[in-house]
Amino acid sequence: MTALLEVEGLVKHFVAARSVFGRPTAHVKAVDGVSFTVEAGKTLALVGESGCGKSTVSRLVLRLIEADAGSVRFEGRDLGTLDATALRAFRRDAQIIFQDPYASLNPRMTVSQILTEPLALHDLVPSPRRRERVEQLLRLVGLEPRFARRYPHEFSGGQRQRIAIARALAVEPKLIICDEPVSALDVSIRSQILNLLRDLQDRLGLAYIFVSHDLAVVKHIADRVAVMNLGTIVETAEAQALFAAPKHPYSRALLSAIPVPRPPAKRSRIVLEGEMPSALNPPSGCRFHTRCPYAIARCRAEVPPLLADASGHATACHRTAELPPPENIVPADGGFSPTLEKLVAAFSGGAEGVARTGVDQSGTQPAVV
Ligand SMILES: Nc1ncnc2c1ncn2[C@@H]1O[C@H](COP(=O)(O)OP(=O)(O)OP(=O)(O)O)[C@@H](O)[C@H]1O
Repeated sequence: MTALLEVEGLVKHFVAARSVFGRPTAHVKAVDGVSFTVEAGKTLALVGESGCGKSTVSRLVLRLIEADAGSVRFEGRDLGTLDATALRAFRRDAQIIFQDPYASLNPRMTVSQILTEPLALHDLVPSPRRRERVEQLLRLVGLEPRFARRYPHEFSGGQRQRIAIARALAVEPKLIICDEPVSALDVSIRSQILNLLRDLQDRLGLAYIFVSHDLAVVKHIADRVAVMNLGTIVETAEAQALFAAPKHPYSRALLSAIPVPRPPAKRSRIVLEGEMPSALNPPSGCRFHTRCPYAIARCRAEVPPLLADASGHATACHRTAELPPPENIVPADGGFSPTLEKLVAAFSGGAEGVARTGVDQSGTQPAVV
């Protein structure tokens, strides 16, 4: 069966500087050969630090910007070959919601106008029935229909994100790109919005690309995860497999930074040394080598290919096979991974033994650095 979305070898380099004659002299390698698929009704999380290229991938997928190379296929059709009519239909099928709903909602429009606009634009619902559809949409995202007459500033951040979600849903999309949708919200509101997104996915069969710098958030929503570093995917796997046993040293470091309220074991935080390199001048070979505790000469010289095992767990690391087990990283279900169980058993003091590896001793929070 064809995946809903197939992204193959996407490349986008932005011009960062020009000579006095206008010739490009420096490029930001924002996205440098990214491939992934998204199945209908499923969530792919794109995770990585700020500047790794997540938002650029989102914009490329929606064809808001043009790629330098690579292809994006939606329901089997190459978006690069679509004429204006087909592209318009695609714009209905694929929507985006942003981190800051206030910035993405027109402050001079009422909620009713905000939600009616896409219905009119795509000629979806006859005028007399639009009010009813607006009320349906508001109920769908957990807001009262009477809110339709209000303006965005009259709502809290969480409510505004619900309005942004309702606007995306108005055109009955198949795919929604959620670009850091809960990062600007209070922690107490985040899980409500994540639950809403999950509920809508179940009810409407939506697929999501969930963009986030935060693996802790992703854990609650992703079916599959792709970890990005400096414009490339360094690891991709089913979410459960990645959280239980991350293979790439960068994924391990990101995962170890998730605070756990009641960790079942003393846990370590893998601290990445040094500055994050710039996408303007990424390191040679493996782009993570300057911060990787396991880097060897080969890592500085050769770009590691993204190689998948039989289960589809793919890693771009020369040393995958030799790395130590993903020690005391707490997996998604809050229990121990089999590897960790072995590790704990190897120490006579159980959890205490793991702490002897010279890591955070408090057992409650990652080590503060
Ligand atoms: N229009 C542009 N012109 C030049 N450089 C750009 C442009 N858009 C993005 N970049 C650069 O491309 C790189 C990737 O940016 P991008 O916004 O995709 O990353 P990100 O992972 O989404 O980060 P953030 O979470 O901070 O948005 C960064 O170095 C950024 O400065």
